[in-house]
Amino acid sequence: MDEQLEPNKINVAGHLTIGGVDATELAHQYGTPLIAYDVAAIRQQFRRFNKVFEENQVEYEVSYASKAFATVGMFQVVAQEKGHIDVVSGGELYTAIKAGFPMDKISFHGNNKSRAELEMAVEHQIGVVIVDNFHEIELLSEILEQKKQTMNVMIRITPGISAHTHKYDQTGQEDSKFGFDIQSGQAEEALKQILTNPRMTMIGIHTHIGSQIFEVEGFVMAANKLVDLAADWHDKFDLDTQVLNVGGGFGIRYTKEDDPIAPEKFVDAIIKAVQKRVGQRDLKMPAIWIEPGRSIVGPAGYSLYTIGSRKDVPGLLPYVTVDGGMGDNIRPALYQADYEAVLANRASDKNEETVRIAGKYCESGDILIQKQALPKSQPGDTLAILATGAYGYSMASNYNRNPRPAVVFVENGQSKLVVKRESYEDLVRLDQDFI
Ligand SMILES: Cc1ncc(COP(=O)(O)O)c(C=O)c1O
Ligand SMILES: N[C@@H](CCCC[NH3+])C(=O)O
Repeated sequence: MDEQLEPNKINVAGHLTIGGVDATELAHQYGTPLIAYDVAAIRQQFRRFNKVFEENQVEYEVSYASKAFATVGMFQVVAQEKGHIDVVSGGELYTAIKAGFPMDKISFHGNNKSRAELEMAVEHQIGVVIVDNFHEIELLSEILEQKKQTMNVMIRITPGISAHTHKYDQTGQEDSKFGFDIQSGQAEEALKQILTNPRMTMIGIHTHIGSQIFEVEGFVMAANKLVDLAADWHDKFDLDTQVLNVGGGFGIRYTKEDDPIAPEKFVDAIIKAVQKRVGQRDLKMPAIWIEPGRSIVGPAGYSLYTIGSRKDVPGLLPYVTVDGGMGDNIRPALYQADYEAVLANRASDKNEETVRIAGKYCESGDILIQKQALPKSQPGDTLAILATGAYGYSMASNYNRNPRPAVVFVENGQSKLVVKRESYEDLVRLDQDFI
């Protein structure tokens, strides 16, 4: 049994349960590979974030970074939780439109938004465009003029804080493809262009320092930087910045090695930092927005697979192969990301061996887990990889012409298919004859 599993997630049959449903039943009913979400766990994360803001009596938005997992059903859950979403493409925006998501609660990110994407944002009157570069300001300005419309904008700045690999480095001028640099005066030039455009309303400043972060320091530095910039712009331009958006990146637990701090602690530290700095700089307290993606959906997701072939290599760890792999979870191959798994049909049995969990794709690098202790498995057993809810399905591909898996939402003992499994017919739907 895996220590990460709470005892109440294993039923009397010794099977893993997800949202109150036996994982082996889900595998049987919907087939594998299958991505199953415990919806209560998604809701709980929203509520944990919200609670900290409420307790501190701060105006806020929890803007779900939908790149982590963007589907109609997911956006409907976010709407129920009164969340905001951040989209980074016309496709994510289209999904939100199809979900009936409130358009005024959408931010549009991206370092190369196309004219068509910006037109879509303007036509649907989304909440805010987070502008990233001068080309975008020009495009947006033309579109607003043509359509005789207005748009709220935030300016994304490059924070100059490197939060990767748990190291905080104040570089002053980070080399990043995103956002406006402060030191060279780009951010201020962007602000001037926006302030002089009668069709744009400047509402805030955004920054994002990275992803899967385990310490609060980077966020505190970023928050201070945003307040200082807002204060400078208040002095120079008499501008009251309504929103400081500190982005996402709150780390989660993938394996026992990970020891993330609670989402509440991140948010509390951010709020306290902003409050303190705002007091020092004599500003009006702005609203604080965060953009969590991974921490909202990551822990809630489980990838269910059926075990097939096995290869024993003398002196090395055996390969136990499942019916999915890098097509439904590219993260191990792409980032050497680590995961943990359990045998869903024998979740309380003792581990008997250590194996490698291999995928079925035609790549040696398609190993989902390099080292996993498990009971001795048989073909037909159900394997569950834990915490796969973020950047799994959203980064899925049809490599080797494998159909992408189905996705189910499970809550209160009920499951609902929210994304159908792709069929072979779907795979050739866009293909055209050549002869
Ligand atoms: C601008 C922005 N906001 C939010 C996020 C979400 O990050 P995470 O999923 O790590 O919370 C990202 C991705 O790193 C991002 O680029
Ligand atoms: N896709 C990445 C995170 C990217 C964050 C996007 N800015 C991951 O799986 O960890």
